[in-house]
Amino acid sequence: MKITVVGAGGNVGSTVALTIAQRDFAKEVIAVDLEIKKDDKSFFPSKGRALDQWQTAPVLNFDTRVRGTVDYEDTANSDICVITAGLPRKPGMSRDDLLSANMNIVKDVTEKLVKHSPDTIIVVVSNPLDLMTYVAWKASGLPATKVMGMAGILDTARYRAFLAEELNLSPKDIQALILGGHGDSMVPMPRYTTVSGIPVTHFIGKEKLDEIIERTKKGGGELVGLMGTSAWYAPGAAAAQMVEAIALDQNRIFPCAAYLDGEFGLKDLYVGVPVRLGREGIKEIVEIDLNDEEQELLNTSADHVRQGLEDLKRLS
Ligand SMILES: NC(=O)c1ccc[n+]([C@@H]2O[C@H](COP(=O)([O-])OP(=O)(O)OC[C@H]3O[C@@H](n4cnc5c(N)ncnc54)[C@H](O)[C@@H]3O)[C@@H](O)[C@H]2O)c1
Ligand SMILES: O=C(O)C[C@H](O)C(=O)O
Repeated sequence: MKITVVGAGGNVGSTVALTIAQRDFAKEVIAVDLEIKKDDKSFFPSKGRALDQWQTAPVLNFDTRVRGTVDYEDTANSDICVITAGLPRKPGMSRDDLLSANMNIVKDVTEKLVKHSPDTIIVVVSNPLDLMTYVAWKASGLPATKVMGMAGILDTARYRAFLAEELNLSPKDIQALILGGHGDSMVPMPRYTTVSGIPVTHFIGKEKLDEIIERTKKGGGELVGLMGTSAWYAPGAAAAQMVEAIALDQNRIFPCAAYLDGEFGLKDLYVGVPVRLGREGIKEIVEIDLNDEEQELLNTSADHVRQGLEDLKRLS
């Protein structure tokens, strides 16, 4: 199993690479980034971070070989590619403000990846997530089942972590689902939130749950406010979990940005829905029942993504 991570000289990409290596299911991780020129000197962040990560192998106990490069030939025949290349947002920005800067980066990176790995599976992380996944799909020429975006696992993890803290319960026991685009209009689903199979509403009142839902929707922005740039530990871990599910054909069900062709009444866009992930990529979109209120919230979130697609087409 060969896995490539692009943007691996940066925060999210390097976390994805190290998390995959630590889980020890892949033969190698190829970490790609740009050569950075500064004051007549050249720096190679992907090579530096990969070397540093490989030197953790004897201590952290893994065999996965992490190699840094700036050359896409080294990525040839990758089974899975993760794209984290692009700008992160700064305080005061929305994810959509990254559209014009990141669309060309994601297109360019995707074309280079598929040139050397024509049958690969692509997991997109760059923001704005649902739009960048669409860009990667179009640029790749791959079937939509092989191009997907990471956001739902992260958003759900934030929701689960907030609930675990509030209820003084283990985060391991909290199962939950968030649908929709990766933005403030995402749709946390209390009806599909349980603690070891028990509906979460057994443990928490509506007012407190609504507070947690609101905090979750703005969870990325909370971290940008604290750090001046966006998060990387939980996003990196979430992307690595998708890679593991694909690599090991685990048939796990996760919320991921998937291309919809009529499912949930939505068409020709990428948006977060539950999918079954395995060796071929998205094996199934799990079309759960939504009540009228949930469907309306999903439609609003999808409308936001659709508006972004219009902007994308205008800028292309
Ligand atoms: N989907 C999510 O849930 C989620 C979560 C966190 C971050 N993100 C997004 O992930 C992206 C990366 O965030 P970060 O914090 O790691 O940023 P970062 O600045 O730390 O890293 C980005 C890296 O991309 C590299 N890069 C830029 N253009 C490139 C190109 N053409 N080819 C190869 N590498 C290139 C940069 O050199 C840099 O090292 C951002 O767009 C951010 O918004 C998404
Ligand atoms: O918030 C961001 O800009 C990064 C990412 O989408 C996140 O949710 O952490």
